Amino acid sequence: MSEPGYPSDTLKDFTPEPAEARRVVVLISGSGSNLQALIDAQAHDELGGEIVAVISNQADAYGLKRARDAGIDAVVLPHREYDSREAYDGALIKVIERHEPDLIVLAGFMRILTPRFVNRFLGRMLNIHPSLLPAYQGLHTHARALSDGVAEHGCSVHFVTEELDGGPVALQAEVAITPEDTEESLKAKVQAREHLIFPIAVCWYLEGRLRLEGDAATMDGTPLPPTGMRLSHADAAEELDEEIDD
Ligand SMILES: Nc1nc2c(c(=O)[nH]1)N[C@@H](CN(C=O)c1ccc(C(=O)N[C@@H](CCC(=O)O)C(=O)O)cc1)CN2
Ligand SMILES: NCC(=O)N[C@@H]1O[C@H](COP(=O)([O-])[O-])[C@@H](O)[C@H]1O
Repeated sequence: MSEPGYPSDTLKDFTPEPAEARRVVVLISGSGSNLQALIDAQAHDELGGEIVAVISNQADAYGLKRARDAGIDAVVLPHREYDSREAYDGALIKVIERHEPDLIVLAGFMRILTPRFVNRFLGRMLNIHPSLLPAYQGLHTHARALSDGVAEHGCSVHFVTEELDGGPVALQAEVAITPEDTEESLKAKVQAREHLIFPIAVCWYLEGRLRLEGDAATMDGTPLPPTGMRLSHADAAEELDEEIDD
């Protein structure tokens, strides 16, 4: 074999720097079961990055305990202490940027974000929404689906844009509604699916596979349909196993 173009001992002691872990900041307002799913995925090396901070607008959010128990910086930024939505979002931007995130994740964060905030992080902010978007944007999605008597419901991971729950959808999972379902039972079924698809979507983003390109979500460079990819329960379980095997 011909001699290399460098003194052969150049790389003798070369130790590549470990790739910087991609950094995730998670915003919450409540229980944090989706945050816990992300923490658990990280613990199994299935997240593709590190949750470096959790920020809540509610001081009594149980998700703050989940963060602290996992050794993650947990910050309370109460929106009621600010005179306007714009002032709050300005303070929130500063707290977030101190952690230098690659991705901001809204995991049950119950504040409508201003255009200034959204555009500061456009393309690197994902939300989990408890419906099959574009159906049931906004709040009280389970009660509305039950009231309408629809047979199918579910959850969506989408990029956050100025339009409330209107951003390009990356990933969805469906659940069947039965006549016996209550708001509580339906919420439990939907959240079980949320806990599967949210870590997968976050991991795909951090791996650089899922992106926002213009007005479309793309996967490996291919634009996704308006309702994103639909992941069955079996697919999601297999994907997680594959994440373990990778
Ligand atoms: N500009 C955007 N902001 C937010 C988005 C978004 O897509 N664009 N997603 C939401 C998450 N969300 C549903 O998934 C949501 C959260 C909160 C509300 C809402 O009406 N909030 C009220 C307060 C409600 C409360 O405190 O219980 C408000 O902010 O006045 C609707 C949808 C996150 N933000
Ligand atoms: N419109 C926003 C919204 O309703 N988000 C929903 O809040 C719940 C938070 O649960 P968690 O705190 O246990 O993750 C989740 O089910 C999420 O889809």
